[in-house]
Order: sequence, then C-alpha cells, then structure tokens
Amino acid sequence: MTTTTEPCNVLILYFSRGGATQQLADAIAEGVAQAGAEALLRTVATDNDAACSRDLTVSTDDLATCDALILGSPTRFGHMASALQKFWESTSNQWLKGVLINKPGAVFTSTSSLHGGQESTLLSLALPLLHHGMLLTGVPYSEPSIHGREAGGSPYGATLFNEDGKLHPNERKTATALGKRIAQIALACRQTQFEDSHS
Ligand SMILES: Cc1cc2nc3c(=O)[nH]c(=O)nc-3n(C[C@H](O)[C@H](O)[C@H](O)COP(=O)(O)O)c2cc1C
Repeated sequence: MTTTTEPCNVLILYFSRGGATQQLADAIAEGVAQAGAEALLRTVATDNDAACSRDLTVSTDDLATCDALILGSPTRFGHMASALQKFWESTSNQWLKGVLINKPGAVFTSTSSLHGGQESTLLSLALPLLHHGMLLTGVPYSEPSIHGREAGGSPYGATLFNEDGKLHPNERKTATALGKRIAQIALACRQTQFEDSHS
C-alpha cells in the first residue's frame, strides 16, 4: 500500500461547440470536488468553437499525470466529434508507454434529440479508453437520477438532452454522481498496487 500527499487529479477532457457538453463537464467537476479530488477541465484544439476556448487545450502529458479521465463529446451522427477522435489518434506514444493503464475512466455526451445516439456515442468514447487499458466505469442503477424518462442519464455515462440548452436537474445529478464516483475510485486506486501496472 502506498500513501501520497499529491492531489488526486481527475482530467475532464471534452469538446463543446455550443456549451451543452461543457455544462455536463462542469457538473462532473462538481462531483469530483465533492469527493476531495481536483478536476482539471481540458479541451481539444479546434478552429472556431467558442465554448471550448474557456479551458486549456489538453496535452498528451496530461494523460500521464492524471489519476483518472472522464471524456465527453456532443453526439455527431451517433459518434464522438472528430476533434476528439483526432486527439486520440495522436496518443500512440502514450498507448505504448501504458500511461493510462489501470486508471479509472468514464464518458459523457449531449444530443439534440433524446433518442439521437447518446448510447452509441458513449460507446464510441469508451473505445479509446479501453484500448488504453483504463478501468471503464458507468453509473449504477442505485443512482435515482438515471431512472427518469424525460431527460438524459444512462448507466453507460452522463448525458444531456439539449432541448432548451439547459441541464435538467436529473442530468445534473447523474453527472455529479459520475464525477464523484470516478474520483472516489481514483482515490482508492492510488492505494492499490496492480501487478501489471505501468505507472
Ligand atoms: C454535425 C453534427 C451532427 C450531429 N449529430 C447529432 C446526432 O446524431 N444526434 C443528435 O441527437 N444530435 C446531433 N447533433 C446535435 C448535437 O449533438 C447537440 O446539439 C449537442 O448538444 C451540441 O453540444 P455542444 O453544445 O456541446 O456543442 C449534431 C450536431 C452537429 C453539428
């Protein structure tokens, strides 16, 4: 067992053009803080996407230094946005070094229609995390907010149905619960020596 006084850093990496996905990122960050960890909000380089300019652009070093990673994107034809896919395609060195192996990970998305591909996008976001050896985590059904029928929220991850540009209270609760859960798992993982750990 190891102990450390370093802050537990949860990287929240997202893309957002209109700000909906960013609202989810912020609610997740609240949950991370509730667990006593530090949320690092980062985005990806884009040409003209205003909502992304609030936060720093992610660097591949951030993958090595984070304790956990929560990845979010608006749904684009049932898939993550290409700017995020492009970022992952620049991470071969980090994959070779195994910098994300055994770190907790989770995903989130927003859509403009309730059945417009939230789960397929969450799965697309999950794929690079699995390839990087992360411990993929969702939202358990013990979380009451994912049982609502009028808004987003899924066992696969946090979601926002962007009907009026605002987070529904249930969507906020799911996102905050996910952030808190990942941060708690990250804190627990820091006390664990994995035999195949690369970190
Ligand atoms: C190119 C493109 C493709 C989209 N595809 C979908 C889709 O498949 N399903 C859906 O419900 N919404 C789709 N949308 C709408 C966005 O997912 C939605 O407005 C989202 O909340 C935007 O998030 P943002 O404000 O973080 O950019 C699409 C938007 C664009 C620009």
